[in-house]
Amino acid sequence: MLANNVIAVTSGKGGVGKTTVSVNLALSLARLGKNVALIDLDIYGFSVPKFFNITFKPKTFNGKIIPVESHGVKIMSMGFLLNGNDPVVWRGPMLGKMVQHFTEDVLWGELDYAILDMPPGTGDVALDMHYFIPQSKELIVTTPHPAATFVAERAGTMALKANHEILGVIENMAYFSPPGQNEKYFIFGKGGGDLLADKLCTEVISRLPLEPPREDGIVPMLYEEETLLYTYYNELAKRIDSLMNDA
Ligand SMILES: Nc1ncnc2c1ncn2[C@@H]1O[C@H](COP(=O)(O)OP(=O)(O)OP(=O)(O)O)[C@@H](O)[C@H]1O
Repeated sequence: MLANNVIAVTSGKGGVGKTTVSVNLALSLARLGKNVALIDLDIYGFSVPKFFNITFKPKTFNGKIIPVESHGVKIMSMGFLLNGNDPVVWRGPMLGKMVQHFTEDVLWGELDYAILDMPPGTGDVALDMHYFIPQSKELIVTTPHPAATFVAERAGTMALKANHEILGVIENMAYFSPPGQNEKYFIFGKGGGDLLADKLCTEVISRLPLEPPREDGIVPMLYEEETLLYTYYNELAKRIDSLMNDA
């Protein structure tokens, strides 16, 4: 079971960096010494197993699933349930009740945080999440582009209507600074994150610059120690930790 420490990372549009944020935030919280779960609820577009290079299936115990542990994070993903025989317990029609199974039928143990990588938009998984995990808090990810913030506003409004607290907005790909320079280039426009935060009565808690992750790294798409975003994610994890403890 998941307790009071669930953070749903959501967005309106796909491709704005929701999974990248979920994965790197989970790892940064783990670096703070927290017990962290990362739950990939992106049923059609799951990518967390690929991010972590996990190619095997989780084991089961007494009909429950033991999450896969990687880099100090306990992981569960739709990707583990497909293209294979195990675990049998979640096959077929049960996939429709995925959110409930992911929360109730996985041996999570003691957790400080559970990060949910939500699918884009306001579909069934978002509705189920609101129903089964009413205590979850939300982080809204957007780029500064008006098209992204316009759609993200709907995801945020849905959260508010379901009485979920919004922890804040993360403006991803906020700007580009050439290596070694302070100059900022606002490739996707400027001010979208602030506008969205105003509309949702919250604030922008992080502006993450454009910095391509190393796709050829041991764990693709993770920001490693030498990158600028590694520092930004460490700061974000501290901010989230204090926001969650103040709440
Ligand atoms: N700050 C950033 N700078 C550069 N590239 C980034 C940044 N954040 C994410 N990306 C890249 O953008 C692409 C999309 O990111 P990601 O898969 O996390 O988006 P998403 O919102 O989860 O998409 P989807 O909803 O389709 O799953 C990836 O290739 C990722 O490496």
